[in-house]
Amino acid sequence: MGEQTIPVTVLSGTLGAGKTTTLNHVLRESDDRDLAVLVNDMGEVNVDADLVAESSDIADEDEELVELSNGCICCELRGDLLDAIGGLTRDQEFDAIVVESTGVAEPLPVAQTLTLGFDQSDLDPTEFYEETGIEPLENCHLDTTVTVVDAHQFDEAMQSDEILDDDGTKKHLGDLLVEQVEFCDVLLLNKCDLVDDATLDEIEATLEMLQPRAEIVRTTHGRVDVDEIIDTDRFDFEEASRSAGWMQELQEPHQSAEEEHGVTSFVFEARRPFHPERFAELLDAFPEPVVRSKGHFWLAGREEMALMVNVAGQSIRVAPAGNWIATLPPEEREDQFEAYPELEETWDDEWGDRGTKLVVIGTEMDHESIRERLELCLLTDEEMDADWDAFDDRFPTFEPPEETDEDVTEDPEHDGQEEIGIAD
Ligand SMILES: Nc1nc2c(ncn2[C@@H]2O[C@H](COP(=O)(O)OP(=O)(O)OP(=O)(O)O)[C@@H](O)[C@H]2O)c(=O)[nH]1
Repeated sequence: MGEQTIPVTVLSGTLGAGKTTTLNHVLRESDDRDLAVLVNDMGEVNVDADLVAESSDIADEDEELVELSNGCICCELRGDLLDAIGGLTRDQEFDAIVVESTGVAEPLPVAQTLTLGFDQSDLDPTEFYEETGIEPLENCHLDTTVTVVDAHQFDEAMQSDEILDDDGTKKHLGDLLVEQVEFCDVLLLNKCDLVDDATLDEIEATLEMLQPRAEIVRTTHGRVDVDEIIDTDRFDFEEASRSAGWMQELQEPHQSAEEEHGVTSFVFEARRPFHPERFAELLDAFPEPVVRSKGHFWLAGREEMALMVNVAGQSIRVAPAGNWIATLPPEEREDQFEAYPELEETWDDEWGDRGTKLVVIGTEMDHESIRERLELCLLTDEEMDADWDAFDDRFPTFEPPEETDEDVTEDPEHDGQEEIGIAD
C-alpha cells in the first residue's frame, strides 16, 4: 500500500465554499498529471458535474470525469463510489483521483468507505463487503482529505440555525461545518479576498483550536499549490478521527488554554449529576461565545448510562455514551481497572465512575461565568437527597447498549445522536 497505489484526495466543504473552483484550479494546474475526478452531484441541488464537464480546460483526454448523482456518497452511494473508482482504475493508470463531495456530505463516512474499500483500515471490513458486494480495491489509497472553508461565511455558518437535509438526515449547518473541519488533513481557508486580515486571523485561530493537526492554507478562488492536496501521504484514519481539538483537549487538557485571537478552551469536570431541567434550560440558551462543546455527562435519574453532548454552533445533540463502569458485574469492572488504571484513582465509593467531563471551546469566552452556569446545573446538597426520578427530564430516552463494557472516557461516536429539540 501507499507508494505504488493511486492516491485519492477527497474534497469536502459546505455549499458554495469553493470546492468546484478548487477542483478546476487543480485540473488546470495538473498538466503533468493524469487525474480522474469523481463528482457527487445531488441532482437539482448541485450542478458541479456540468460545470466541470463544460470547462474546456478540463475536457482533456488524460482526465476522466465520473458523476455520482441522486444520492450522497456518505450515505447510500457508498458502494457506488467504490464501484466508480474500481471502474475508472481497472484499465487506466491515473496519477491521482480527486473526489468532490456534496456540500452536505460528512467526511468521516466517506473516508471510512474508502479506507475499508481500499482495505487500508484496521477495521474488519467483512461486514462492509458483504453488505455492499464490493471487492476490496488494491490499487488505490486514501491519501488526503481536504475541507474547503468559506472565510466570508464562516461566522454566519457557525451561528446559523439552518437545517440541511442530507437524504433524509437532518443536520445543522454549523454542526456539519464543524464535522468537516474536525475531520481533515488540509483546511483550505478560501475566499480570503472577501475578508480582512484580522478576521482571517480569528477564523484561523478557531480552526486551529477545532483541528490542531490539519495544515491550514489560505486561498482565493481555490488557488492552492497542488502538491498541498494531491499525493501528500497525509491521511491516517486513526489520527484523523482522533485529532479533533475537543478530543485532544479531553485527553490532555491544558487548563489555561493559550489565547490566540480570543479563542480559548477549558474542561469542565464534576462528580455530581446535572439536574435535568436546569441543564436542559442551559442548553436551550447555550452561551453564545461557545463554538464547540463535547464530552460525557451524568444526568440525575440516568444512573445506568453516561450521555454525551455535542454542541457545534447552534446544533446541540445528545447521544448515549455507554454504560457507567459502576453498573458492570465485578469481574468486568476489574477488567476495566486493569485496562485503565487511572479509573481506580478517581473511583468514588458511592458513585463509581459517574461524572461529567466536557470540553468547551469558544471565542471571547468568560470561562468563570460559563463554568458557574454549568455548576448551577449540578444538584444541590438538598437535591442530592431528593428523589431524582421525580425531576422533570426532557432529554431523550435511549435503549441500553448491548455491550456493557464500553469505556465512556473514549469517544464512542455513536450513530443515532438525537437533536434534543429542547427549545420546543
Ligand atoms: N470572491 C470569491 N469567490 C469565490 C472564491 N472561491 C469561489 N468563489 C465563488 O463562490 C461560488 C461558489 O463556488 P463553488 O466552487 O461552486 O463552490 P462549491 O463548494 O463547489 O459549491 P457547491 O458545489 O454548490 O457545494 C462561485 O460563484 C465561485 O466563483 C473566492 O476565493 N473568492
